[in-house]
Amino acid sequence: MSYSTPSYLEELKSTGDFLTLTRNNEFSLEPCAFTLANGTDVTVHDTGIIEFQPAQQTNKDIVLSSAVHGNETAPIEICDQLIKSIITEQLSLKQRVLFIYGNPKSINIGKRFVDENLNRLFNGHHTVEGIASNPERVRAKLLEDVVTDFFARGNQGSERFHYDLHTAIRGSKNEKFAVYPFLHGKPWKKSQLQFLLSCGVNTVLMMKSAATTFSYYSSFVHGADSFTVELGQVKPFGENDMSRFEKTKQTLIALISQESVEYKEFNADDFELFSVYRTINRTCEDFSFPFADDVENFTGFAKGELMATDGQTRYEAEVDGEAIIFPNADVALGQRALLTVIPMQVDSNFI
Ligand SMILES: O=C(O)CCC(=O)N[C@@H](CCC(=O)O)C(=O)O
Ligand SMILES: [Zn+2]
Repeated sequence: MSYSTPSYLEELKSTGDFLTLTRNNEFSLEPCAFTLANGTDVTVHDTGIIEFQPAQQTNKDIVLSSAVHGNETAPIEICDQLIKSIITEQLSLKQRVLFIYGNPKSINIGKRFVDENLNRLFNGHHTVEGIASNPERVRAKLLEDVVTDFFARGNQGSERFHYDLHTAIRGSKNEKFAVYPFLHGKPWKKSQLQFLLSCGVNTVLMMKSAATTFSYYSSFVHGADSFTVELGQVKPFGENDMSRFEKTKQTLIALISQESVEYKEFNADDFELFSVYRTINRTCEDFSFPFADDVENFTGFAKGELMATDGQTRYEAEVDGEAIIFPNADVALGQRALLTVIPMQVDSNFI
């Protein structure tokens, strides 16, 4: 495709600052394409969406998304650093990469979302008869289309990856953890756990049902090895201790800049794995938790202990050690207010 030359092009080439360009253009940006001196093709598809295609043959198609929730700034800063070093040619790519800042306006207002949680709109849920559209619904559809197009243009036989980078609202006993989307009975991959461990993520939650999240979408629709990766606790820009993300950043750099990467040999003892025990949705206005806002993810409850109250319904722990993940009483009615998990072991469903 041929594009005209937008006014932002020279500055983008010299600074690599695609984040500021995105933040200055919350809803759309004129597309453009250019080639770096090292031969990498750069395509700006729209605001917050930039693709890099190295000149040489590649074997991996990698999507790195952040800012699906706009206030989760550490992943945005990691991607900002990677994009800048690619455009300014301090980092040379060996693999195709698509970077996505999910929700630019929500970055600017420093909120999880503007009208609606973007991460509940994927897998077609952006377009539902009788429900009015809004910018997040439009964005979810655009992101699906861009990811579809990106994977479709990959080399035959290329591996597909999508790491959707987040930070959690609460602190977590296990600071970094990943959500492995439901695979509909397909086996979980030890190689992906090895990659996550290299990122500093030793804790993984195995989902047991379909979802409307970005990571489930690329896993289910595109067969990508895809994860929601929680890298720490939400903080405003400037307050992240970036040293806590160094392992993640270096592992991502290796993934995109090397033909292949060797990870530490798989050892089940390196990981803490959890299986989702149940999902509790908010159905009533008077939804509450009996615990304080500073009670952390992965806190376990004793059997019979109250975990949540939804109107007249009391949710008590059904097994000893049932642990809370993502408790949020402020979600819209009908949405997930709490996940609970129980420990699981590496078994025959891992390859
Ligand atoms: O800390 C929280 O309550 C939410 C953190 C967050 O945004 N988590 C994702 C998880 C997505 C998934 O289940 O794969 C979300 O809630 O969208
Ligand atoms: Zn998030």
